Amino acid sequence: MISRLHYITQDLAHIPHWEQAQRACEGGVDWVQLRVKTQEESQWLETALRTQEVCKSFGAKLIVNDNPHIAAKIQSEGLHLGKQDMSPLEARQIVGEKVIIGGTANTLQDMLKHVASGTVQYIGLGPLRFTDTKKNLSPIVGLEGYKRILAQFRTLGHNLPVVGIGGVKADDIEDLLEVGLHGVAVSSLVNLAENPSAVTQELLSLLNLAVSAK
Ligand SMILES: Cc1ncc(COP(=O)(O)OP(=O)(O)O)c(N)n1
Ligand SMILES: Cc1nc(C(=O)O)sc1CCOP(=O)(O)O
Ligand SMILES: [Mg+2]
Repeated sequence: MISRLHYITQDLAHIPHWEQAQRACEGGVDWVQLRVKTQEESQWLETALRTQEVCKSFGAKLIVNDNPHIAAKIQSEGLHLGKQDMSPLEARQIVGEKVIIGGTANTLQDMLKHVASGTVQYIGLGPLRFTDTKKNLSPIVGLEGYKRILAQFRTLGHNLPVVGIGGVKADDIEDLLEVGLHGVAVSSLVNLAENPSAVTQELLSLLNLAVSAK
């Protein structure tokens, strides 16, 4: 089961990834993506192990971003890959059949490519709007873009879960689920909040409300 809230850590000077994960898990997330961008392999592995310890203690799934070798080494539940990363098919050979693989998309064509791979289990489609969290951001999809792309995707008969990402705020959740997204992925909204656990709780409540209104 793919969670409706994908919480994502980020490189921050004042708080390590595993502490970010701890705060989000205290707020109730069951899906943590470890998104490390500035660490070399051995430090990254150490970070992954410490974050995994936290996730395990809360029963949350850990999804490693970008790095199939670390995902395989620590046997994380998942791996997320973008266009500039290893292809999902190649990564599948490294991580094995049990690991959930997610892929990034910015267009309908990207989504169809993931379907055709036969190995991607969810898609992160974005960005909703500009965000400082990711460098080299793809063109903005926007709410209208989600509506159009998801309608075409479903018309073609595809039912892979798709989560919205990129500058997502609490106020967006109702609209995003209404246009057919399965859920949302958030990073800075939680990580830079004064009370990350409270923000996480609020997001989960809004997602539950939006799902039950469907
Ligand atoms: C859920 C989710 N969707 C999209 C992304 C972006 O992945 P990618 O395009 O590889 O960019 P980086 O995160 O590696 O900068 C994601 N991480 N998670
Ligand atoms: C990691 C990532 N991928 C994106 C994409 O569009 O593929 S946007 C993004 C950043 C998400 O962080 P925040 O919630 O702080 O905006
Ligand atoms: Mg990537």
